[in-house]
Amino acid sequence: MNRSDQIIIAPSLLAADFGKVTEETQRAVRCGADWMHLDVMDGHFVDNISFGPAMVETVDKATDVFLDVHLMISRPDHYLPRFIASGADLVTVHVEADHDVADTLKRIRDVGVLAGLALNPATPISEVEPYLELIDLLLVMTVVPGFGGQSFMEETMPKVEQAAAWRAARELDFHIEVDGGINARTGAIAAKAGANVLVAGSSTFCAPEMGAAIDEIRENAAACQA
Ligand SMILES: O=C(CO)[C@H](O)[C@H](O)COP(=O)(O)O
Repeated sequence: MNRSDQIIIAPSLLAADFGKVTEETQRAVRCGADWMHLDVMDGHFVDNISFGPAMVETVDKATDVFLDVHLMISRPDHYLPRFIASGADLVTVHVEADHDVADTLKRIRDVGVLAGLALNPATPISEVEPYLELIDLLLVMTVVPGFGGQSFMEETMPKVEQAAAWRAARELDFHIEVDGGINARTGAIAAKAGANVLVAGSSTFCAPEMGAAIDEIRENAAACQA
């Protein structure tokens, strides 16, 4: 079985009630979340500030769920040890950030944590090609990062298709994740293009029935999987 065979739903904490993070994490897990997606923003790499390692530690203590930590920060190499110590199972860094990308990815894997690489909508997919053998996950941003509740950019789907084609041609095994504006409709579009990890904030935490929302995203995506 390849990593890409399984649809993984990762509710984004950004859309949760920050006043009760432990309860919100437990609710997501009860409702069927496979992973929790934690968006770290530094107010410099993106135009918003979210939270740091202390929040990751709080979420880690809430359940045993896999923690997918997305660093939207300018110097991921500098802060890496603190996020690893806080309980991250997977750390994703941006190819556009100010660091030695290959070195950062190797440092993540060296401590037994999965390594992810993200690219923004404006960044060509060719920018990540040199690093495909160093990653466990490729995150194709489907909105300009910084805020939840934005609309899915379908024009990013050729990047998902190209990444899936490279993966097959080179017999690599990394997840392809999409993040931004994912719901039952857009998740299916992304799965058809080749994505298997679907980050969903507003469409899960803000749904009237979180469990039903997660089930619908998963079922639609599985039915359309490439
Ligand atoms: O990382 C993001 C913003 O920077 C994502 O858009 C967020 O995690 C998902 O939110 P939503 O599902 O509400 O679009």
